[in-house]
Amino acid sequence: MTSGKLIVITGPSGVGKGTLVKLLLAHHPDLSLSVSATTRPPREGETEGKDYFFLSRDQFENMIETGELLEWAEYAGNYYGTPRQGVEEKLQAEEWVVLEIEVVGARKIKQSFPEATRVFILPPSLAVLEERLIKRGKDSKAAIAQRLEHAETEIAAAEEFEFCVVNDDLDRSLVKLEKIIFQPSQKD
Ligand SMILES: Nc1ncnc2c1ncn2[C@@H]1O[C@H](COP(=O)(O)OP(=O)(O)OP(=O)(O)O)[C@@H](O)[C@H]1O
Ligand SMILES: Nc1nc2c(ncn2[C@@H]2O[C@H](COP(=O)(O)O)[C@@H](O)[C@H]2O)c(=O)[nH]1
Repeated sequence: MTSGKLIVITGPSGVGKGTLVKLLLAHHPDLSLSVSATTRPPREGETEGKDYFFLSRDQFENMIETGELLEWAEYAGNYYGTPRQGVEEKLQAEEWVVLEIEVVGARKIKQSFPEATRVFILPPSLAVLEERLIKRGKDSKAAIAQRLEHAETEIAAAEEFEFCVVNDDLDRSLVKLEKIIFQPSQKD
């Protein structure tokens, strides 16, 4: 890797962003994942500093005010944001940094990093998206309904992004993502 690069993976909740990013990092350990901050309470099994930095609303709002976030958004009643320092340090050290974030934040990144590679992950259908959220078993019925409602607006914005991948078959989606990141000039 010769220079720092910012890679943004976005798309609706439950589409498989986290699953794809995990696989991507396992195949390419040189890539570095930014750990986000959130005011959402930890889910069972989530670890502070690994999955998220879990903050109070006051702590998060303080980070907004002091400019410590590269981007942030309010999603389903909670704040989510990318701590600026870690990402900037990694880019300066010529690392390739992956952000896994929702659509409003991904849109904001374009303003500060116009050269970022932004990939929108699409579900094969809304019915499949719902099935994935239910099967994941991490969110209440009400939270799933809220995320699905949000998904319709998010999916309508997919065309704003430089690249789109429909996450149907996981292995095929990973190959497409790898092509976008490592061979962006080659068309398939
Ligand atoms: N291609 C796929 N085919 C079938 N199931 C998938 C596929 N990709 C992901 N999944 C499953 O869908 C569920 C949601 O995936 P994941 O948690 O990665 O979504 P996400 O987009 O990261 O969600 P969030 O934005 O809420 O973090 C998981 O149970 C995962 O195993
Ligand atoms: N704008 C940002 N969105 C983020 C960030 N970190 C995660 N997310 C996205 O939030 C939703 C909900 O996440 P969940 O963990 O509660 O399921 C999802 O789309 C994430 O990708 C961030 O730093 N900024």
